[in-house]
Amino acid sequence: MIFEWQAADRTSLLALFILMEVFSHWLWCFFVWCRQDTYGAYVDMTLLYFLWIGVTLMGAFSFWMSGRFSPIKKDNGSLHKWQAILVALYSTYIALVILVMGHSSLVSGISLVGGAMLAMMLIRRRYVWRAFLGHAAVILAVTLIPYFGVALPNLRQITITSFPLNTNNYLAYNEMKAIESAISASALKNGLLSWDSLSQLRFSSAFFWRSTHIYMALPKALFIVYIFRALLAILDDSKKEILQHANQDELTQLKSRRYGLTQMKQALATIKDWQDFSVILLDLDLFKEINDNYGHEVGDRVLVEVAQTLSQSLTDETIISRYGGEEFLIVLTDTSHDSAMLIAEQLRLSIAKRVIAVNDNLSFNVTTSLGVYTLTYDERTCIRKAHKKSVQKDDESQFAKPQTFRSRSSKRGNRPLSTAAQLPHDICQRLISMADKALYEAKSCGRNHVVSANEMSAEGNGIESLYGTQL
Ligand SMILES: Nc1nc2c(ncn2[C@@H]2O[C@H](COP(=O)(O)OP(=O)(O)OP(=O)(O)O)[C@@H](O)[C@H]2O)c(=O)[nH]1
Repeated sequence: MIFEWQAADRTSLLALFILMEVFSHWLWCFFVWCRQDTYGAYVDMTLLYFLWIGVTLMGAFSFWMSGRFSPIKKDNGSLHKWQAILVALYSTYIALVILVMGHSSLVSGISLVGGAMLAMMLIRRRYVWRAFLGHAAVILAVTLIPYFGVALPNLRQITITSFPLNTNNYLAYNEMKAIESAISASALKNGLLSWDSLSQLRFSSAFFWRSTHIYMALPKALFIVYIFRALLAILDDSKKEILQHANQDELTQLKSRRYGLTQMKQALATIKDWQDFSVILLDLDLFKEINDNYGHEVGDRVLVEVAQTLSQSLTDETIISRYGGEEFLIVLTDTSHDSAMLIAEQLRLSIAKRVIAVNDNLSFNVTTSLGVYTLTYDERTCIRKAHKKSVQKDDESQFAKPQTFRSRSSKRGNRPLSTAAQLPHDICQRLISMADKALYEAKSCGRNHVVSANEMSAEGNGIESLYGTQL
């Protein structure tokens, strides 16, 4: 399955994630409210009610949002507006929750990085990037503002903590203030401090808030990583499928024209000096008549059967692609001209012999015409020399021009040279064009023939050499 959710579907999914997170906050508020007798000592209950109302409103809004995107799938302007609102609102909400619940580095880090990662995968990255920066700025502000004497609302009600301070125990500004007040209150009231009561309070409070932060952060982190992994797996599968679509011809299951040419280029780039390189262009004879007489479906069936014959007759190293409608390109790396002619003749016979049985009453044979061209080492040397000369000539004429008219792309570094170094970049097209000329000749002399472009060229029989002149 290709990953083709529309932007609206992905935004709905993000709204759903937000809804789930907000619901977990709602449950926390509910839990603390139910156990206020125990936790009332560590939580500012008045602020909790405000937080609870805010969480409920955000939950209702995300619920409404998750269903809102489907109807506006087609309206891009509206979709972008709502995406931006969702991201802005969520960032503000999370920043406020972190501020009010006490900003643990665990919660802040996971909200900041995990949320942004997930959102970037699901919706437009521009909004998320801005929200991420805004979010980071708010967290920075929340952390620093209390040091400038501004009191920010905080749910954490820490009445007292251990003394001397445990160095592993990070204390926020508010907590430091709470300790100071507690110490002075206790000192004023009792005249002395009890270490036991201090430790007890510290442990119970710290445990409650640590648990709260773990509850807020870890499930979210696991969930985000899991979804991220699932999305990456979907993307990998989609990529494979897209590549398969691009590289494979759907009807015949052979390589597509584009992929066949790419592989031909690569094969040519790695060819050894002593190896010959042959191409065969094969075309079905009078294929139009098959379509006209028996219909397109039968025509398709013929193409599939011819493709099967090719695959069965040739080795795995041979590059076989569907070059056009009823035309196939066969690239035989490291194959001499004689062998290529022999292979072409065998293919012609195999296809001609294959009976295409459409049904009990209809069966027939098809024939093919083939053009063969072999690029030998000698020819490659000539092509390289001729190409080098032409490049030098071009360079000289470029240098002869005034400097101001010389374009950047005419510099030697940008010249389109093939990977096979010194072969012209359109060498594959030239080889195919030679084979095509031989194929045309095969059609002209009555079809169901194999013709060699090399022989035609050697005889000076109507075609020029590969490089435009007789070699
Ligand atoms: N069924 C089917 N027909 C196709 C496909 N692709 C191309 N064709 C048909 O192939 C036919 C090619 O016809 P022509 O180019 O006239 O060639 P021809 O009839 O084979 O004649 P010659 O090549 O001269 O022997 C056209 O009728 C196209 O419609 C395909 O995928 N399926």
